[in-house]
Amino acid sequence: MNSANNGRNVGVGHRHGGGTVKAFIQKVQSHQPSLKESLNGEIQAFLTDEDQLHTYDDLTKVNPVTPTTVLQCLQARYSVKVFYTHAGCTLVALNPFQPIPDLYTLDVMKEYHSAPQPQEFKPHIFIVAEEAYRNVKGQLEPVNQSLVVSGESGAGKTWTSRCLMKYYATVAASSSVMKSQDTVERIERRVLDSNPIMEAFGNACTLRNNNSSRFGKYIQLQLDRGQLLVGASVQTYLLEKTRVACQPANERNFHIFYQMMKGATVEQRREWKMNHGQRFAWLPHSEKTLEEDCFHETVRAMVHLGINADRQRQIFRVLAGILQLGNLSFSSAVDETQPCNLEEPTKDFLQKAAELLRVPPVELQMCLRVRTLKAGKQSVLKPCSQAECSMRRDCLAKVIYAQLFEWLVMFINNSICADESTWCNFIGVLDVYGFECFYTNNLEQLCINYANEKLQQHFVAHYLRAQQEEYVTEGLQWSFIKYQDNQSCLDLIEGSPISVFSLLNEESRLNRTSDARTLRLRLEKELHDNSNISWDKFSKEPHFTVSHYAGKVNYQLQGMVEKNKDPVPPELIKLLQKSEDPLLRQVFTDKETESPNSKGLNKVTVVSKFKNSLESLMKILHTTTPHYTRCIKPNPDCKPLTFKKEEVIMQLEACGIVETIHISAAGFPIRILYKNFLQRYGLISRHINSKFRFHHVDAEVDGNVILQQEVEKLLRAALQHKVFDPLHKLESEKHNSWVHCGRTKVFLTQLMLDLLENQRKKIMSRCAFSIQCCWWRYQCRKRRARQRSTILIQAAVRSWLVRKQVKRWNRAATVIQRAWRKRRALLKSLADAELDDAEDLAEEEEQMLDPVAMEKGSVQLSKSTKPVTVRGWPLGLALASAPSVTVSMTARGFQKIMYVMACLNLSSRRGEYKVETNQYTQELASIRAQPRGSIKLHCKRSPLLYADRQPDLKSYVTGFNEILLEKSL
Ligand SMILES: Nc1ncnc2c1ncn2[C@@H]1O[C@H](COP(=O)(O)OP(=O)(O)OP(=O)(O)O)[C@@H](O)[C@H]1O
Repeated sequence: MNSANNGRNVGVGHRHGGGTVKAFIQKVQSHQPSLKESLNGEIQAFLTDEDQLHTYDDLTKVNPVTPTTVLQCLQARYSVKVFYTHAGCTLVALNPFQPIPDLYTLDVMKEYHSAPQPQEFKPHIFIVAEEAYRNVKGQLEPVNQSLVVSGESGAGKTWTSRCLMKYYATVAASSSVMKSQDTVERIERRVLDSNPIMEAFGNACTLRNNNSSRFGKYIQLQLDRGQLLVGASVQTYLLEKTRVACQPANERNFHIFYQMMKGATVEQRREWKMNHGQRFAWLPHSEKTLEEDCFHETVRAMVHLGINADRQRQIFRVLAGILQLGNLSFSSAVDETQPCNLEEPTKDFLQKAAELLRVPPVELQMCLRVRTLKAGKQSVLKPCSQAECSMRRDCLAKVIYAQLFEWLVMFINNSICADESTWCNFIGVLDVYGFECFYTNNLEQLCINYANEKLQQHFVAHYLRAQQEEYVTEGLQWSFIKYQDNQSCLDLIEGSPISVFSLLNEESRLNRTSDARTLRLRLEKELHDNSNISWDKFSKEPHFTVSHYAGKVNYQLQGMVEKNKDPVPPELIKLLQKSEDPLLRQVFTDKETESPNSKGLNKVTVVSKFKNSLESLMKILHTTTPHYTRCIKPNPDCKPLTFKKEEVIMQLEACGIVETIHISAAGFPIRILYKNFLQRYGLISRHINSKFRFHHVDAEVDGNVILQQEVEKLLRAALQHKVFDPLHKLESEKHNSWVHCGRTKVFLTQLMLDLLENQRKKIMSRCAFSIQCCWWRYQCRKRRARQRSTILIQAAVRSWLVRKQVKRWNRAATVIQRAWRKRRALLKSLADAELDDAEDLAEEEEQMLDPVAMEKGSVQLSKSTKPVTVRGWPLGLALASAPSVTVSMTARGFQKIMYVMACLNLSSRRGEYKVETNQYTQELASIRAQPRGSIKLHCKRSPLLYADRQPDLKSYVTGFNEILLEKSL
């Protein structure tokens, strides 16, 4: 908020508290920055559920109501194509900048109209309309209603006003069909048809809006006893008539001129002396095509309103005359005594203009170039300078257009206004310019911003009333006893005896050549006491700065007095009064001709006229029930569904939403339902006061009374244990200013919320610390127990493994022993048997031995007797004799065993080995003879890993190999 607001004196009070509360309020305000800080993060999440922001139908439900949260909520809604949101007693309407299907249809109107509780429906402009309509029906004082639609240019005011009018034209007529269908339909139609006419004449394409209303309007829809629409009346404010003769860069003139240019028939063109392709100086950007350029619609509306063909022709002729005037240009005079001449190429335009305006061309030329000065009863003619001539030309065009517009409004009023006896109530729709702050601002902006200040004051008063009503509903004993709003700013602008307006009027009325610098000095001298005005001492341009509720605006003083005078040379009025055109004659007949020399404090100036009309408007507003609709333009480029935060926040400030937020902050900006409050802060009472026990209460079961008691106890506990620092120390009675318990909600100031949050935070950290300690203790215990268990398990497993191993060894040893013993016994017996047999045989054979062979010393069996085949050798023998060289010396381990087994002629079970021996197959001569030759052992490589390893008890041969080995052994 700007310094205007900072400087504003906010005085609110407690009904029982007295003046000390002021300090508290200042405290609240001084806490505003900390409010934002403290509301970040978790508390923000508690107060506002961001994911649910778009579901908030009312901005006052956003908790806390700060510009940021309000903005977030609006953005969230806009992104899901929800364009209307309540803001307490105000409706915020975001412009979608694209037609939204099914949003304004007849069915929707009927739905809202027939709903028992339209407020329960989604926010819509039709809710506002219906509420106002029901107020009239209910005849609750004040019965008459005012719908104030505000917002900046392009925000959607005209659109909204049209919607409202269509709504009433539909619902206020629907039940009256039986009565007098023709009449009613006609009046509705006429009321609606007034829009295209006024828009054609009063709207223009500007940089900010293609269909910008260049005037303010207040339309009263008149309702009869049965609340049926029987008529309407229009009051207009501050038409921007300068646009006729001077269009800002890249902007256009009023729509009607372009409509004529584009929609005229050949005949009309001839009549209007408007050749095809003719260029008019006052019609820039005529190549641009807008949907507003619909001449036929304007003509149709004129017909419906009763503007007959003749009148239409007159109107368009006059407008064509104005366009011709625009093409006139003057050359500078040779000497000052001579009037300026018209530039040659433009002489034709003067002729055409005179013909169209039905005035003598010579007189027209004279009026434009020569000034008549009154000196007593004598008149003196004074040639005008080139600039003066142009100014007079422009002035003529402006006065004609302004009068024509006024006449049209009057005609419309005559056409749609019901007889006073037929209507008893009205619903007024006010569509005014929004707050304006441009790079250069002059009298127009001063008037517009003054009107906005007036409306803001009215709004604030109304808003405070609404706030107070909520407090009353909630049973709060608290009131805004005094809220000094923007009165000081209004005093600065319009106050008496000294104000900006009064000084401007004085300058204008005294008719002295006013100099902008002198005026600035005068303003400074007279108004330096008012904190709402300031000056930039170093600025070259004479200006003054006003701190409006919506921001600071610099107003240039150059040309302001002249604009305020808005002088119309009397010669021009007289000329027009003499016109043969019935319309012009009629329009100017009653117009007073003021002499520029005339003095007088009652001389009508722009600001005096505007102030008067605004005052009568305010009087009407004060006697009606107001309904505010704030239109917001979400982006400056009029792009569909584009939301620019900076743009919107500025408008929220300008339309006073932020101001109302500040007002709320002066009261109890935070409102929390009891149940939610206890859920969040219940721990305070549990921890601060151990005697106090918070019992969870179900709101549905026990109701708000019990909840309230719980909350009160909790608050008492919180406040008792608050350690105040000396600066913030407040007595207990002042805590009433911090918090109030309503019927369903707790109302909190920011200070109280901070206090509660701090306490909650402290308790939460204590709790967190305790939880951490417990957790660590528990973790340590658990770790230790786990270690013990691990050791135990490890020991048990190890012993089990050892036992298992030992058992296996024992078993294996037993098997081996048994097998070994068995085999040894077998072999022994075999060997013994063989030895016995052999000895017997030897003895027999010895006798039969060949002496030759004996000599040779070789064992040779007799040819007649079959040699004995030794199938196996006793193991001892085998080991000791036959393969002694190879087996005992070279073979080891498994290999050795295999040799042994081969010697023993034990068959290979799986063909792991094959023995090739030159002795075995030979027939032995004698068992005692040493086996000759060598034994070749061919081992097949086993596919089994370690199959060639001797079973080694130290090594871990397991599984199948183990079994194999065991068996082999
Ligand atoms: N509810 C809406 N739905 C769709 N389009 C809209 C709506 N409201 C406004 N618009 C669009 O925005 C444009 C500007 O709106 P409008 O002319 O009503 O603005 P304004 O506030 O009256 O501006 P000004 O003060 O310049 O007259 C309209 O021409 C229309 O296209």
